Amino acid sequence: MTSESGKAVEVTGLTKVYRTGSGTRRVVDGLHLAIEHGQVLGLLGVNGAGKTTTIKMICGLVTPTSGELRVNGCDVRRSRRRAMAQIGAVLEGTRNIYWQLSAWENLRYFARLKGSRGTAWRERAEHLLRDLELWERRHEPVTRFSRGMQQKVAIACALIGDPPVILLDEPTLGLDAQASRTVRLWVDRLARDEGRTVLLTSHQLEVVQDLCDRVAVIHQGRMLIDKPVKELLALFGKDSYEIRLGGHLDAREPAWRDLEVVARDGEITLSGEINDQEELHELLAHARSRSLTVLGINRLEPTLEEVFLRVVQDEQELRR
Ligand SMILES: Nc1ncnc2c1ncn2[C@@H]1O[C@H](COP(=O)(O)OP(=O)(O)OP(=O)(O)O)[C@@H](O)[C@H]1O
Repeated sequence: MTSESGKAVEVTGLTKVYRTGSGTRRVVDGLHLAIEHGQVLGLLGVNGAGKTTTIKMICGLVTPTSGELRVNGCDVRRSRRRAMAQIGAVLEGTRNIYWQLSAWENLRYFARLKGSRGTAWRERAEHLLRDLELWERRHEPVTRFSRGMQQKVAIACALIGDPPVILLDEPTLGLDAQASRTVRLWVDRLARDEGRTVLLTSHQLEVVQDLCDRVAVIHQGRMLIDKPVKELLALFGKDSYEIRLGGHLDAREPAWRDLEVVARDGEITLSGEINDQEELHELLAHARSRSLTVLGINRLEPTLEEVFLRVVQDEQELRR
């Protein structure tokens, strides 16, 4: 099912103000966000930025102070049940599943909760459990499962109703490398092969860089930047290079500008920022004049982590 506007998730002017002992706290502040069908969006922000509150509002667990929320065209505030049927969510720090129940019983419970009648859910439950390598242990209480296995059950429960939109708050937190990889492969498949829309938060930025088409960074409840990952990396791409040279350095050689120099086994690696092509050509000419052979030149891409830190630091400096 697709919405008239063609968006899977639409958030307009979303605001949440909590009452605290001493007054009020505005934790989400006029947020706008639109996610296309089949897109994987990473919602980033430092601790307390308002990510979980935003996700909880989208899945109807926290009532917004103001603003509009639509999931697949359904108004979350006015048609809550219909909107909820569009969403599968795994929330961080919350018991998403019942620990005394088995994986199978959890899936049956959530299937019923999502409105599945009869036995149609069974086939899907079996498929999910087999896929997540939990089938053999489906009748054990999940309290006996490892953290990673419990997370997999939570994800299976979020998917049992076959929702087109999936919200994942820190899906790989606390998982070992293998479980994290399984969850990542799954999220990738849900979007690429099954056309589902995924909104996820994570402090593990390599996970975000790996999975997301787009990234939205929020700070103190406000949107700082919302761009496709590639554009974001290019926008903040410094002209950093790694140049490999063959030969030996002369001990009297003055410093190579501000570049880092590592010399080992007859190979020299220079790395750092080079402002423009002219500077790069000068440097290469200089190397050749010292009888050094140019073995390779790589332009270094910034990581999402570097870009994220820069966006947040720039904002903090502006507010000072
Ligand atoms: N029920 C509440 N009453 C008052 N303040 C709250 C409540 N729930 C959350 N907050 C505050 O809202 C702010 C945003 O919290 P939220 O959990 O949304 O942040 P987050 O970006 O998900 O952070 P983290 O990365 O640490 O999980 C925090 O300052 C938090 O203390």
